[in-house]
Amino acid sequence: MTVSTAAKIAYDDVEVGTELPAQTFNVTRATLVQYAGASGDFNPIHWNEKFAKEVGLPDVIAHGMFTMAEAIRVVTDWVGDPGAVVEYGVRFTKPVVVPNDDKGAVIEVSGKVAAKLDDNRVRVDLTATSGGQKVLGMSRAVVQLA
Ligand SMILES: CC(=O)OP(=O)(O)O
Repeated sequence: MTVSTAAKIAYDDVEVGTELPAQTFNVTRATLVQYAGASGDFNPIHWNEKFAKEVGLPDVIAHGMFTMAEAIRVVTDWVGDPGAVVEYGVRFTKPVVVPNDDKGAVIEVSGKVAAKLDDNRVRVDLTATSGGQKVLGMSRAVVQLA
């Protein structure tokens, strides 16, 4: 299901290879505590440094679902329609390590149109990196355009 409202990007104005405006966002430890409360995912790898290190992680890591949700904003901001994403899948390739400072983890997200589909839809492939590592792989969304 999609709840499409007001896409500002027209299918006819987009080509395979069209690049979306890239975005950078920060994830802090405070954000992770808020996300844990909202989602109910209280896995201590997301907020307890000692626990995270005991299970072999370099430090506290961001919730995968949160990273995924933040990354897709590159698409919805581009289209101008929060309901434009019809399908979305990712592979979690590396953890997003969140240091205990004001900046937290910095995640850079870019995207480009990879295919034009039927019904004014396109496939967008996304790349998300943090600390020089690709954190989301195979990240692709089917997007409804005007
Ligand atoms: C990969 C994944 O779903 O991670 P999380 O449960 O932390 O959101």
